[in-house]
Amino acid sequence: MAAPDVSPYDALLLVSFGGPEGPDDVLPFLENVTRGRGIPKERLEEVGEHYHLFGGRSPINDQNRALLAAIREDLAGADIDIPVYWGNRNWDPYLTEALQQMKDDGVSRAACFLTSAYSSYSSCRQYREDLARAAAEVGDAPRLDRLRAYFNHPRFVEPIVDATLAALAELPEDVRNGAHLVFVTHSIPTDMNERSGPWGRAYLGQHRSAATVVAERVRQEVARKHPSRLVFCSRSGPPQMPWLEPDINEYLEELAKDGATAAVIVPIGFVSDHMEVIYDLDTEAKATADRLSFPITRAATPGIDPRFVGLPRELLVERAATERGEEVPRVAVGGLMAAPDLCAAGCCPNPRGELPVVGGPQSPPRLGR
Ligand SMILES: CC1=C(CCC(=O)O)c2cc3nc(cc4[nH]c(cc5[nH]c(cc1n2)c(C)c5CCC(=O)O)c(CCC(=O)O)c4C)C(CCC(=O)O)=C3C
Ligand SMILES: [Fe+2]
Repeated sequence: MAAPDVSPYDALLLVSFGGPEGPDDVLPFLENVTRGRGIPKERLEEVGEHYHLFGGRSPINDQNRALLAAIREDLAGADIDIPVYWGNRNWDPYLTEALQQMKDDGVSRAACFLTSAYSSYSSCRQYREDLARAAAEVGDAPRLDRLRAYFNHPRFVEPIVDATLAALAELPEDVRNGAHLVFVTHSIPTDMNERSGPWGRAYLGQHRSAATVVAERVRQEVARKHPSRLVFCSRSGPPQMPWLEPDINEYLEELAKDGATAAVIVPIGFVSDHMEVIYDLDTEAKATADRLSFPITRAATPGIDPRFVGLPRELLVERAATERGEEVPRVAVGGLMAAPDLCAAGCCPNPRGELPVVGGPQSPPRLGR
């Protein structure tokens, strides 16, 4: 078979959050993340402690190194000969370094794959702003296109289905049949959810859709319906500001009190086992469950599952064909359509005011006075 055509692209850029790699990195990393965000100092100190519990090192960069290597192998296996770069928003290697390298290498147009599957300011537009800022800093940077949000792509969903089945199987047999599926994602301020996506509430809607698909696929596989619900972790910000609830720890209390036998925690909001997963879920929520003598297991994140590793390739090939003016199927599972290639102007707005972005138009100037 002929190699898939990826023109007009001559590079792929893996875009991630970044994380500290040693104790001295923790504070500067947290300062990068929270600059101008109004996060209380106590919260920062507390989050710093989470990192210090793990030697000041987040697993996220190593996971991205593994993903990067796997993507390169996957592309080579498909005879697609383009370089793959990696840049982070908040830690080394920064987006600016990646873009500078791409510019030096003569890249003209790159497709950007984000390690974030859903729409909201924090999970989408902020990445687009940071890409635009890095490109402006580098100057004459390659043209950047952002690959579509993939919360409903089977290459994201299917690994989660298998991971959920595996985590169910890990539960003791006598509690397995009554187990609840507890889908977890990063909490965000309720206002941010209200204004996410072109019509609002996309963050919640997309998570509900993905969770429904996974729960339904699990039901097919085990021929039994496990009750399920979407809950949240990693709340920050001032206490008087409303964020999405319930928190996973409160929900585990509720489940145990209501006589559920066990739960499988499914971190549907995350693509790899980074700090939110290993601290907020595997450490904190696990301690809550242990205190309640409530059995839980945790489903793996997509990580470097070969299906997920092939996702950037599939989105790149799809987008390249679209850019060449060809009709291509836009694969999606569940009740929502495939996300658009370009975000609408004004979708997932920055609460502190609009900044330049890649991957979609700026808001039009206001009419009238
Ligand atoms: C939706 C969402 C995702 C999922 C989508 C995606 O993956 O992007 C995500 C991922 C991540 N968040 C991460 C780390 C942090 N997020 C923070 C703060 C915040 N996150 C928010 C939202 C999200 N965050 C929000 C609304 C805030 C409040 C401040 C603000 O409005 O910006 C803070 C500050 C301290 C605190 O407040 O907790 C830290 C340290 C890491 C790295 C982990 C590692 O090091 O392994 C990752 C992957
Ligand atoms: Fe975060």
